[in-house]
Order: sequence, then C-alpha cells, then structure tokens
Amino acid sequence: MLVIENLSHMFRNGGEDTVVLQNINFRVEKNEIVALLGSSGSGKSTLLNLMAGLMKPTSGSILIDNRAIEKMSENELAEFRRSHIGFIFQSYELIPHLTVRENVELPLVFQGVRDKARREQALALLEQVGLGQKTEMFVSQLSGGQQQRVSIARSLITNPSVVFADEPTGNLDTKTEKEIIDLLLDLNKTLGMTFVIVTHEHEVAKRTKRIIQLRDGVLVEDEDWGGENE
Ligand SMILES: Nc1ncnc2c1ncn2[C@@H]1O[C@H](COP(=O)(O)OP(=O)(O)OP(=O)(O)O)[C@@H](O)[C@H]1O
Repeated sequence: MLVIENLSHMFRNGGEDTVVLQNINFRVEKNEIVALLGSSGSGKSTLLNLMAGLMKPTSGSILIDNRAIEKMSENELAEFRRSHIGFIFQSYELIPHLTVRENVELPLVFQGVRDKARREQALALLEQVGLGQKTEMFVSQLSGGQQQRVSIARSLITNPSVVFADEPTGNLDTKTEKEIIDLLLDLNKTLGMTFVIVTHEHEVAKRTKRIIQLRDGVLVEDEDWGGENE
C-alpha cells in the first residue's frame, strides 16, 4: 500500500548537485509497522518529506494506495494528504489554546464532519490512547508524553492509510519513550494501523518487526527480524 520505486533525490544549489537519496526501493504493506532508521544526514527527513508529498522527487515514484502522489496537482495532493496520511511529529504540533478533544477533532473540522460525529470519534480515540479522563483539559496542561498521545489520536482520526511518525519520542525520557512506542505497537495490532516510524535511535527501531536502514542516501538494510516478542 506504500510503495517506493526507484526513488532518487538531489538538491541543486548554485550549480552544485547534492545527491541525497539514491534509487530507494521498498514497500510497506497495510497493517505493518516499520522503522526507518538512519543517522543524522542519512536522508530520513528528505525521504519522509517525499513520502508525505511535501516535495517532488528528482526521479522515481511514491505510491500510496496505488496512487502515484508525485503526479498529483497541489490541490489533489492537499486533499489526498488530509484523508490518506497521518502525521506524528517530534514536537507534537498541537494548538495550546484548544482542549485535548478539540485538537483531536481538528482534521475532521477541515473535512466538514458534523459536531456530534467529530466529538464521538475524538472521545473514542482519546479513550484508546489512555486520555479518557483528560479530554477537556488544555494541551498546555499535559506532560510531553500525554501531548504525544493527543497527537497520536489526532493522526488517527481520519482513518488514514499510513501514519508517518517523525522522531516521535525525540523529546521524551526513556520511560515515556517506551510507553509511546508500546502505544504505537498496540494501535498497530488493535486497529491494524500502518505506521512508519522515522528514528535515528536503534533502541526505538528494534522494537518494530522490520527495520529499513538508510546510510548516506542509500538503503543499506531492509530486515524483517521478527520483532522483540516473537
Ligand atoms: N535543501 C537542501 N539543499 C541541499 N542539501 C540538503 C537540503 N536539505 C538536506 N540536504 C542534505 O541532504 C542530506 C540528508 O539530509 P536529511 O535532512 O534528509 O537527513 P536526516 O537523516 O533527516 O538527518 P537529521 O536526522 O539530522 O534530520 C544532508 O547531507 C543534508 O545536508
């Protein structure tokens, strides 16, 4: 359902070309949870930006649900992103003066979903991420780990085909990091949600069943090692 085909990208700065991704190929099936691992400068952010349709690749293709996103117009892409792709960011990107529930509802506001239906879906997801008691608090009153749970609930509310998590535990302590990855593994299992977790930490990556590793813009390893519990 996410297919990366012969993907290459270069940046052109004043006559000089920097090749950042070289002929990347992999596919992520529906219901999979994978880690995209690489050290700083390996090309993770560039790959993520391409997969999320935020940039067009120099060559190659990104298919999500059999649709080549690099071929879409800006409008098509904006609409496709809203309904097919979820995001989780290192710094949560929540709106501090809205409540927890309002933050989670926001993507549905943009889709024109009615009040009552929005509220019900948001409350159900907040229950699922362990924030059933905090729905009417402001996000600024929550801990980092709780804020990341809100952002996870928000990423799921449109029932996307894939959720991209960009260093989702980068701002969290080790214990909270473990809890957040536990939650993503649980949501993968219970909802069948597909996650791509971008990280530079091997400790985080090895908790998923499959690790795709980038080095200097090249995919050096794509290992399905069975996961920690199997
Ligand atoms: N706009 C740009 N112009 C030129 N080079 C760029 C540009 N953006 C990124 N790069 C280069 O591309 C390479 C990969 O960068 P990228 O940000 O994708 O790596 P990363 O693995 O995400 O690193 P980090 O974990 O530090 O964010 C780096 O060498 C970087 O300097």
